[in-house]
Amino acid sequence: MRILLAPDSFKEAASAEAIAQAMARGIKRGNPQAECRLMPLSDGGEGLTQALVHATAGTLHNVETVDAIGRPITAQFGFLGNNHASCILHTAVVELASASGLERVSPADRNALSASTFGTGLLIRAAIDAGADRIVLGLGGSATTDGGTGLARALGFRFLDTAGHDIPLGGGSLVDLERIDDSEVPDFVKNVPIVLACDVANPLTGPEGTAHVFAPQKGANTAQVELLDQGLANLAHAIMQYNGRDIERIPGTGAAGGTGGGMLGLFNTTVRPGIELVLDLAHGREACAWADVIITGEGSIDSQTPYGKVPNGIAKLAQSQGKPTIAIGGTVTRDPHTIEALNETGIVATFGIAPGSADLATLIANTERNVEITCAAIAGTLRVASATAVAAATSPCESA
Ligand SMILES: O=C(O)[C@H](O)CO
Repeated sequence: MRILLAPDSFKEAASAEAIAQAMARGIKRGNPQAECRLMPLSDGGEGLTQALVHATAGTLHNVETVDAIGRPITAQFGFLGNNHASCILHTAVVELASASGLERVSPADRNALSASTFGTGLLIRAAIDAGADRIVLGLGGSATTDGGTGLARALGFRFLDTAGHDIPLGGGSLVDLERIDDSEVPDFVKNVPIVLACDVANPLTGPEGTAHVFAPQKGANTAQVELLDQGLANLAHAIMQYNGRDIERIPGTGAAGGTGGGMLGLFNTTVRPGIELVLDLAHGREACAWADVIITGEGSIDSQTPYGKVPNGIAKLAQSQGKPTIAIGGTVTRDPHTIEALNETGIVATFGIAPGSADLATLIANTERNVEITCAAIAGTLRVASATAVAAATSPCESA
């Protein structure tokens, strides 16, 4: 039996690569004859660089930058390698979560109003300086709601108030934005093609917008959510004044705290659902064709999973080739509507990896072990099921 192991990371617990390795150990325990292929994935959030560098045999590069609250850190970007089909361009992959991610900042240190994407701009700058002539920018898993203005500032843009002064970094001051100045942005920076790999399709503003949906997890209270939403609407207005682009309602502009919107408004960008882009670059179609069954997973299989998350993306691709997908998660919903929605995309069964009641810290610490045990059980079940199917197919027909 051929099993494709194609998980996302389990947030705050283990990388996609580590989960795929743990899955493979479990499968070998449950069915030593099974063949496994590992394809760690990402939806554009954390793990994108690793996933694409792994899939294309690319290279990783360390850069000194800052996190969302301005503390010095080392983050990484990657160059895609030779397994990447369109090699004429030297493509760098930059993951916003690597520098400006939520996982970089402990809950006590989160500051929804002043958190900024400046550090991601420094990463992009380093990639361009190292020779990138195309960028894949992963948007998701951010600690920020600044509409990408910090990132744009690191690349030369200025965001000015009515008195002509630079507004402070962070989404909390976007309400004071009056005018955008690009006189210090080099042309090659303005023109470099950037593909945005978005983890969500939310718009920039409004009830479905990035502030209302995602800022609370970044530490924003109700009044701050409103302020951030107004600030992003003001940013959309300022972009319209600056170059006539109307970005506010475009799906994906809400990704990574509105960085999708800022990038689409100010740079030479195109938007793609992150998982689709990753599956293309990782040759997901061929991998599904090879496999008999796919096992995927993410930290929480919940009501968001059917909307562009990794398990949903790989299951749809597998389903288009008649292959079943099994999903595992740190937690798994029992909501019948969500389960139905998952089934429709080709996820035939879901398994929670938690062994029973345990505190969150213990569950997180034991994630890889629990993934391994769960996958051993799945492999054993698949082995029995396939042996039973073979026996049924080869047993003589009973006559009535
Ligand atoms: O970073 C965020 O705001 C969420 O992951 C949605 O992109």
